[in-house]
Amino acid sequence: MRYLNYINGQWKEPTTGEYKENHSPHNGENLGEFPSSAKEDVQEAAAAAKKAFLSWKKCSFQERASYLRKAAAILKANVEEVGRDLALEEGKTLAEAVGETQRAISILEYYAAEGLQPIGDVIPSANAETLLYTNRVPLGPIGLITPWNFPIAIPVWKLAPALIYGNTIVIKPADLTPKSVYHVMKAFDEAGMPAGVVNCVFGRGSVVGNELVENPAIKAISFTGSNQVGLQIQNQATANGKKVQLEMGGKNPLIVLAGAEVEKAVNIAINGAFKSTGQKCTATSRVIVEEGIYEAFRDRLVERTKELKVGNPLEADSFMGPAVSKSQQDGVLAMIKAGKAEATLLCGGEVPAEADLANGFYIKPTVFENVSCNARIAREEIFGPVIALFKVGSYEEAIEMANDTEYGLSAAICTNNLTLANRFVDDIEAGIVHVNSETAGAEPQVPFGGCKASSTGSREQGKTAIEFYTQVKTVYMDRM
Ligand SMILES: NC(=O)C1=CN([C@@H]2O[C@H](COP(=O)(O)OP(=O)(O)OC[C@H]3O[C@@H](n4cnc5c(N)ncnc54)[C@H](OP(=O)(O)O)[C@@H]3O)[C@@H](O)[C@H]2O)C=CC1
Ligand SMILES: O=C(O)CCC(=O)C(=O)O
Repeated sequence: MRYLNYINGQWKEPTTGEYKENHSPHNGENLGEFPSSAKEDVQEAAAAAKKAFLSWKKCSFQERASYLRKAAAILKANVEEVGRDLALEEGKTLAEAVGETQRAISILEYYAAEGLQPIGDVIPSANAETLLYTNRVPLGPIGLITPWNFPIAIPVWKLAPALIYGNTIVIKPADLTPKSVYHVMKAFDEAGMPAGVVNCVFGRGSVVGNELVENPAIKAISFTGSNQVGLQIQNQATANGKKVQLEMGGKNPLIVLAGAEVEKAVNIAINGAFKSTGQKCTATSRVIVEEGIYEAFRDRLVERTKELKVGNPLEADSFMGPAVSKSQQDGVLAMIKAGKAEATLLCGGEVPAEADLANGFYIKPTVFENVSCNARIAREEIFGPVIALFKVGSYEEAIEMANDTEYGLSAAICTNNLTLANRFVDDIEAGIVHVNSETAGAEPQVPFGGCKASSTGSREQGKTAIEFYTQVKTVYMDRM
């Protein structure tokens, strides 16, 4: 089937007339053809978003919320189909894909309700006669550039707050996973969203994404993806006078202290590191274990890792599907090769041998130990199912190692020691902190984002999303 761009309330062919096949990372099956758009398509979408902004910003919050609720209800009615399409195009398991679709629905519902929350303050003025207050106003048309690893949740956690606060949007979904955003556009279309408020242009980042960053009608860019592209976009967008928000990489640590329950800590490590094939910016990448528990933890981790079923994402007993693409698989295998030269491989470290996985981009879940702090697998984001294990003598050593990274997105600790848990919350350099739970995961009602090289700009999600998607207006109101 051939899919089209969604511009100004219409399904439109790309001006290039060209399309690209979308393939399953499990077996190469063709899942449909999506537009290879040109910058002219983005220009048309940006112009539509600019025009629609004039009336959308004047809608009441209740009216805007009603479209979010309708789109959520439409996705909810189709959650199994949308989740299945997501699993097919991205490769995460069906349970995770349906869960992610449900999460997108919850985000739409959350922001529909958030629209009725206060957006300003009344502040005493120096002048007794003056009513002094702050209001928040939308920015205008916003460009959203999204990655393939959460192909429905991330687009929705950007577009829902953008829309509820009165902005219009043009989204460029990741080239590898276009169908998930197609489902979101279809839901808004069926919800009767006014023309031009939501627009979607499919195609390459270097063409479609680049034009979004350049186009003068677009007032802000929210991006999730690699540090390399993010920083380039930041420079370019800032030079063009746009507001920018970036969510990028992680090298997230899990500390396991002596006294933690081994089985629970192993579960937390496995879920954090291997779900979604480790393709999360919040994935657990470094596991730092105190010496009193190290051997017991390591042996059980390896035993459990070897039992994990790697396989077809649609099969109910698969724990882990393929990497999203050949290039992603190659990149992870190259890091594993580097790891073999600089550390001790405990399990995994290769592609599975099963014949029915031979046409997919599979990688076995992998654990290394004896990893030096300067090893590539200790320092670089792998974005694949790889754990680097470290043995430390104390909490102090663990926290020093955990913070020895350029990134600061999420971090976790397993401990039964409340004092050390509290110290960890204070000491760790991360935007998201977990005590006795995995590094990954994000609830819609709380801020999401990191420190150091992981994020720039204000936090996403929760009440804090308003910071990026609006600007403050201060009003001095006096009588004549
Ligand atoms: N923090 C996170 O959540 C993510 C991190 N990553 C990291 O990035 C690595 C590479 O993944 P990749 O998908 O290539 O990530 P990218 O950063 O290249 O892609 C993210 C988004 O940016 C777009 N893009 C790419 N180049 C430009 C450009 N010049 N101007 C505007 N937009 C652009 C992409 O489009 P297109 O799809 O067409 O290339 C995609 O929509 C991964 O291995 C992982 O380490 C990846 C995804 C998510
Ligand atoms: O951990 C999560 O659920 C969200 C992770 C995320 O946003 C990402 O990998 O880009």
